[in-house]
Amino acid sequence: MDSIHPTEAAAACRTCHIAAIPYPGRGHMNPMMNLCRLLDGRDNITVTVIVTDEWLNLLSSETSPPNLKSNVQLRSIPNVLPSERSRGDNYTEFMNAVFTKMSEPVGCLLDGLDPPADVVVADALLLWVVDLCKQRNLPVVALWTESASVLWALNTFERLHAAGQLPADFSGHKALAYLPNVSTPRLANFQMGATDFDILRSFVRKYYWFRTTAHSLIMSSFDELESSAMDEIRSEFSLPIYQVGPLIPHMLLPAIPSLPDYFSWLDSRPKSSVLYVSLGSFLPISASQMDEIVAGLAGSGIPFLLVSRDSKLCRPDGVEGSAGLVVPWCDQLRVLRHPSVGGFLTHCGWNSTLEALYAGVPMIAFPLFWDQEPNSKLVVEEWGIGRRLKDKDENLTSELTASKVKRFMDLDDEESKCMRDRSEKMKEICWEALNAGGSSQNLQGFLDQITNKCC
Ligand SMILES: O=c1ccn([C@@H]2O[C@H](COP(=O)(O)OP(=O)(O)O[C@H]3O[C@H](CO)[C@@H](O)[C@H](O)[C@H]3O)[C@@H](O)[C@H]2O)c(=O)[nH]1
Repeated sequence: MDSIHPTEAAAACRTCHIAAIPYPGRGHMNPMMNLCRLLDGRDNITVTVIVTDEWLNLLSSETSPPNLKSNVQLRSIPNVLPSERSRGDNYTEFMNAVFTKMSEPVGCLLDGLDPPADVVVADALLLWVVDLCKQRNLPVVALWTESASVLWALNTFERLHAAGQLPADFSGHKALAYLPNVSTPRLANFQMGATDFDILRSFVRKYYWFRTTAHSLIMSSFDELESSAMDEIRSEFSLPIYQVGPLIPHMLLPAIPSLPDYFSWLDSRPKSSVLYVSLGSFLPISASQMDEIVAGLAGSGIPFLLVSRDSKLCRPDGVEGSAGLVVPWCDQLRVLRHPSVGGFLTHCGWNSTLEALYAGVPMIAFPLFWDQEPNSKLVVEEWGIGRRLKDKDENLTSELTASKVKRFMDLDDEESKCMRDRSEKMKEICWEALNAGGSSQNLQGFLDQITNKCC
């Protein structure tokens, strides 16, 4: 048989067109956009990101805009979903809309792409992408935006379910207390009420389309962070897996012409003195919980920068009687990297967790939902770079918040010092993953596989 010389093979390759379909929620949109930024400017690749009209506006109006060069473009479908700003008010309604209303307009948009897509990269939650791609004979790559530990926990969950061994209520179930070889995340940590649980249980089982149907799996974590969970996943999943993380917007950090005002406020504070507070983009906490947190922050005397959409709190002179400033939204990674930020009170969404790791900032964990509880266990118990705002049996009060925050931000406290040293070490591990030769270079393996399809 005639052999083909590698340069001839390369010459025979044409540009490969990727269609990217993110799940339309902030914690999923951001990693997909960061993946696209990593693909931007590469030879022989174009990317079309398909979002709703609302997301097109949101992405275009941000402090750090999409910042894409010519080979990544954004295209939109009509707003067929409840707004991003209110999706946390009724997330089952929102998810149902995502599962039933997006497929058709996305399909129409895909059909009209010129040149047509060669491959689809879709969020792992978007089950309907399977049929969409099957009908068009397109390979689909899944993007997993939660931790590897959570993926492994869910896999165990699924296996037990298939064997008929999953109890209806496993919260106190001994056999489910620990996952083999993955020390901290436990199945019982997926917190939710009974009704939510039923809906989500059937939904989670559908996560697994990608194990049998996807061409490959991209993950937003990185090898060194969760190596035992990754070993388990690799030994059981037969599709190619590329950990390309931390999939956070570090590439945007140098590129901003003028900074918003809250950076001048941060500039005027001493090193590591400010607590940054953000409980994510998705689920609102109750007004009474927010009141306790804000009163506690004010009572602690610690300067804080709080993200809240509550217009009562967003006053130019800050929170009355406190050293705090409230903003409706901020450039989070840039804030975390600011030298005066010394701590992060967070709900432990996976993106926020990765961003805090990258910035070397220790965390006060206040998980609200789903993977945030297992993520908080990684932060507090596995990596030792955080504390809990409250233990399970404690009530959230302003006094508790004030005392936890004060001790956490005390730079002379011995325990606090150790936590800060460990955060610095985790930061180094994170930065090494991003350096040449680090595990985030797994992206090249993915690109080689994808571009091969176009040769
Ligand atoms: O003022 C702000 C507040 C947030 N962010 C960004 O918004 C993202 C928030 O993502 P994440 O921390 O993961 O929180 P959620 O939006 O709550 O993420 C959802 O999606 C995540 C990934 O699947 C899950 O881990 C979470 O539990 C789920 O709630 C991060 O990139 C933040 O940098 C900002 O840029 N500015």
